[in-house]
Amino acid sequence: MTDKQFQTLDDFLGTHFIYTYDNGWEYEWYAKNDHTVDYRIHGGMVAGRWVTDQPAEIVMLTPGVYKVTWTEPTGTDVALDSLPNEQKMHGTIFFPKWVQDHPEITVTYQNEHIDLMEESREKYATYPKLIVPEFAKITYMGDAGQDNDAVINQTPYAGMTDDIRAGKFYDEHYRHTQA
Ligand SMILES: C=Cc1ccc(O)cc1
Repeated sequence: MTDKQFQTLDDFLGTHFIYTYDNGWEYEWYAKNDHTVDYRIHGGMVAGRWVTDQPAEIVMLTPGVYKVTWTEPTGTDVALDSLPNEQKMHGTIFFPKWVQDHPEITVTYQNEHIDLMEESREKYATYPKLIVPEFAKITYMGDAGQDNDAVINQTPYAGMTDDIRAGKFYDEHYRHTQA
């Protein structure tokens, strides 16, 4: 886990995080560059879902405090506030009703199923939305560098976040040490 102090937007970009929300949901998230995020979901309602190259708004509110927001092809909206110097975050997820009713449709590598997400958001109900506002504790931070496609490039498996935290997953260039 990096022990760097976050001061600038550049300090945040290229950082790879694992965190657990207070409701027990475990997420892995990567600030790929100043307008793009990747993530993998390891626990919670849509565990097993993963996404790369999601466009996002990423800003620094004050030194070391970051806000990230985006809207997804599913119709889900997300707002993340990160305080990495305190290993702390707050996330709010705004799920359309259909994701709550049919989470299994979204549990996949979304990039290969964008059409299905767009069809489903038309076919099923949007309202009432499920709002999930939670604090989270950051359990891992790594300096992956920006635009690194090797950070999040495979389906999550049980124990993956333990392997990452134990230093077994990436080599010194932040590439996989295993196939
Ligand atoms: C729905 C995606 C999502 C990604 C990261 C996170 O912390 C919360 C939601």
